[in-house]
Amino acid sequence: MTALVLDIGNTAAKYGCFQDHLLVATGVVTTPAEWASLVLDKGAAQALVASVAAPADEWAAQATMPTVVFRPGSTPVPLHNAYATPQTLGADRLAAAVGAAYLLPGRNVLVVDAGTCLKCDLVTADGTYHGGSIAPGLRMRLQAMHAFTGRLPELPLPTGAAATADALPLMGTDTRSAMLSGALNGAAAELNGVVTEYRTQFPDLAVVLTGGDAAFFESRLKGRTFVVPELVLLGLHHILVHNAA
Ligand SMILES: Nc1ncnc2c1ncn2[C@@H]1O[C@H](COP(=O)(O)OP(=O)(O)O)[C@@H](O)[C@H]1O
Ligand SMILES: CC(C)(COP(=O)(O)O)[C@@H](O)C(=O)NCCC(=O)O
Ligand SMILES: [K+]
Repeated sequence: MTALVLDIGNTAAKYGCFQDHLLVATGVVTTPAEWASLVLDKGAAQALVASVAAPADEWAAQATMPTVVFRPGSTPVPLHNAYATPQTLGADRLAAAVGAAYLLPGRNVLVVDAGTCLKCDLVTADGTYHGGSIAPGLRMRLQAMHAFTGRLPELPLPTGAAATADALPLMGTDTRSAMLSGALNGAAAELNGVVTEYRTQFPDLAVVLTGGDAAFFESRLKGRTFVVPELVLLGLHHILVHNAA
């Protein structure tokens, strides 16, 4: 049995294709029509759409399959959600928490999701999602400095060799390297600070890293970190199974 889940973020819409509960393919789609043909091509029997950007209903309506639209606060999830405003909670944050609780049952887990925004989200061993933090993501930091100043250039997010620690010295010696150090080394320092605070409160804490910029933080986060690029997709699939049952 094939099931498809879609995670529409503020930068990219990522899908996961599950065959008999195993993730067999992932990818990106750009339009509702592309999603609809994917559902058709894969012969999906079940589909779920979650969004923190484009209206999920419009994407779901394109598909020929009956599609679950995941709405935090309304859609049942296999976690207790203690967020004070569950209706305004990002679907990707709750899905990542569900994925973390599934991968590490009975553990206190901090999810670090490095996407458009940098999110930290806490799930405790008793299966409760509590909340966390939302901060500007890497590309957003660079774009914001350009947008809100007169003299700072618009810098693309470095990738590959240009994103290694060696290529990003702590002390920038020109405008570009100073901005990159502030935006990127600063983000790493910030996340390390946040993770350290959580580890102090929960000494047995497991830390799971995901999101489009997970590779950047993988080598920079101190302490043991599980890297699970498909965490949100795994969580969305669990939510789909939970609601189909
Ligand atoms: N080629 C790229 N295009 C856009 N963003 C990229 C690219 N490579 C890395 N990124 C980073 O990935 C982030 C998006 O990650 P992702 O987890 O897909 O975000 P979201 O779920 O918010 O859509 C961007 O903010 C950016 O920092
Ligand atoms: C915090 C977010 C903007 C993150 O979006 P993303 O970086 O995944 O594109 C999204 O989860 C969202 O819109 N949340 C709503 C507010 C909340 O979670 O409380
Ligand atoms: K996301």
